[in-house]
Amino acid sequence: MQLVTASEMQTIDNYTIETIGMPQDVLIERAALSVIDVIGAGHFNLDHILVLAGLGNNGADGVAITRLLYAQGFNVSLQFVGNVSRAKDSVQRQLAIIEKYGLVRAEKSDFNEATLIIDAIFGTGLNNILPEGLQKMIKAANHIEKAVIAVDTPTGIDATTGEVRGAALKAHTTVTFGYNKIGLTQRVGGYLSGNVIVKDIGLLTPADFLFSNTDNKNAPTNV
Ligand SMILES: NC(=O)C1=CN([C@@H]2O[C@H](COP(=O)(O)OP(=O)(O)OC[C@H]3O[C@@H](n4cnc5c(N)ncnc54)[C@H](O)[C@@H]3O)[C@@H](O)[C@H]2O)[C@@H](O)CC1
Ligand SMILES: [K+]
Repeated sequence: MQLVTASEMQTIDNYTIETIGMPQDVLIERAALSVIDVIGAGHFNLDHILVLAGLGNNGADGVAITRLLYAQGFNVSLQFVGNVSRAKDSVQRQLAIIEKYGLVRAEKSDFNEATLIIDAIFGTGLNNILPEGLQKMIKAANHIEKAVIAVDTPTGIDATTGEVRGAALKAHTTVTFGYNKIGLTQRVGGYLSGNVIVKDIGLLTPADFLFSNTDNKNAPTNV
């Protein structure tokens, strides 16, 4: 299986959006739908799903997942980590949509009440140690051992190296998009990612793309 670094994944995302012309929101919707597939296919307790969302595109995936679950009648709460007024445009667009669905964001959530947590805080954009408050929150969540599905990468895991950036939210399952990330196959990153499922969301890789990890030269170019 072809593995990628975070920056290779970002290059492929950008190529698909800017050169191929695939709208970013289509990729976000497909990413969200692929997580819904995994939620539906697993044996998770879906009584109360808590989606934790960050301010970047990983958070936008989380808001879209929340909408899709809500539309199917699930008891789902959406809680942001960080100040929403600083969220990327992709998140703002998703928020404008869910408002029209009548979905209200939670200000504070009790992790104990959740039966399943969806981690959409940080993905391949993670580039630093997590803020202290978030590290504390993650350690508390790990302590109560809830089932967690990570969107693309478990928050706090460096997708390239598998290092823990201060703290990482341990996942039961990680749904990762396009290609698996090198960091999710390393010792610590692999353990904290749980069962990793790679989903095709329609990303296109340039034919002459040079992967840094060349273990599999027969990788498909359309993922
Ligand atoms: N590029 C795209 O358009 C797509 C991205 N997708 C999703 O978007 C994710 C990547 O999105 P982004 O590049 O927006 O990044 P993230 O959503 O992972 O992170 C958001 C932003 O947080 C900031 N940040 C990084 N580390 C931080 C730290 N330790 N403390 C505080 N702030 C920090 C960075 O500015 C980063 O851009 C993927 O993992 C995937 O889930 C998918 O929806 C497919 C389409
Ligand atoms: K995540």
